[in-house]
Amino acid sequence: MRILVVGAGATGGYFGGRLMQAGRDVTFLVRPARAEKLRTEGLRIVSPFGNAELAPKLVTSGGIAEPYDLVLLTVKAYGLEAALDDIAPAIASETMILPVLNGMRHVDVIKARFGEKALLGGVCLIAATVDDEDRIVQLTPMHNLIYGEMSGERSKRIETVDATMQEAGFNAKLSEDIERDMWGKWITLASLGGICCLMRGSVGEIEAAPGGLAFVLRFFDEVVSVVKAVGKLPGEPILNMARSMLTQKGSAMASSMYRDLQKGAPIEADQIIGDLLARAQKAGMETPLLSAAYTNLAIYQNR
Ligand SMILES: NC(=O)C1=CN([C@@H]2O[C@H](COP(=O)(O)OP(=O)(O)OC[C@H]3O[C@@H](n4cnc5c(N)ncnc54)[C@H](OP(=O)(O)O)[C@@H]3O)[C@@H](O)[C@H]2O)C=CC1
Ligand SMILES: CC(C)(CO)C(=O)C(=O)O
Repeated sequence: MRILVVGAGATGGYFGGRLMQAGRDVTFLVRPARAEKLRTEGLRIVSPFGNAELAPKLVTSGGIAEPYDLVLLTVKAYGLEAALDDIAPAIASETMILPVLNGMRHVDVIKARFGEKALLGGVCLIAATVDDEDRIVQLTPMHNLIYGEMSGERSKRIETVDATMQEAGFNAKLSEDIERDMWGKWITLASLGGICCLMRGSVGEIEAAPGGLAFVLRFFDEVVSVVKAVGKLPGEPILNMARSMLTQKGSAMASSMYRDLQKGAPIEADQIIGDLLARAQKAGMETPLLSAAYTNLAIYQNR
């Protein structure tokens, strides 16, 4: 299976790098500055599961000569439209696109551009970042990639994807209901992103502050009530796991949006919080905490 990994940042560099290490046929689509760094310094991964230094196959926009079987899409939401333009020559009638972007907005954007059949559902659970030396740093031992047909069907092609992802150095899982998993991830992420960015702290710091725990639980309940009304709510065990992750004493956990905010980098406020808020408003729901989080993030974005 020929795989094109679009982006060699935190998630693309990590999952693409691990696939490469496991001997899969991986090419990275990168922009010129990143290509230059990868050529001179290699793709370097720093991880609790072992560091790696790899010499990846690279292609830049305009250099895609033929279609790929699988496109692993790992750009940030604000780079999505441009990335879809760039990958057009890689997409043929049988190409599958597996996005790991957070939120749900990209689903409609990709379908509108390449058709419903091209799209697979995907969720990645990892806390990774690109450090000052351009290394991919995995911050916690979590490294899960979950995928499936949006219809839930166990198709031949998704089984082939699954066979490619298994034993590739991370936890890979074929989901029977990836759409629900994506909504579940969005619940966790909107809650984690909202609380960390509003309170400017990690889960443990917020939990330890006066009123912190009550605030987190109210925020989480509000997000869950929106998803219950407008999306696909995951089962109680998943919600319980998310609730305990968001309230864990002493936890250094924080969202990637909060890490980006601290670095002064662009953030995905519209996809992670704004889109959920818009869906809630369309359904006539009052969401004071999501609204506060979005206003707070919009001020940062408007600077
Ligand atoms: N980081 C994390 O821990 C997690 C992130 N996610 C989600 O995954 C998605 C990706 O995030 P993340 O990996 O952190 O983002 P990064 O910013 O670390 O990486 C994105 C990469 O995409 C590259 N890129 C953007 N546009 C193009 C293009 N047109 N062609 C080629 N490369 C391009 C960027 O290149 P350049 O270097 O040139 O800027 C950058 O290296 C986001 O939606 C995020 O919310 C989900 C779970 C965890
Ligand atoms: C919630 C988490 C850490 C899980 O992967 C994430 O997706 C993010 O911070 O962007």
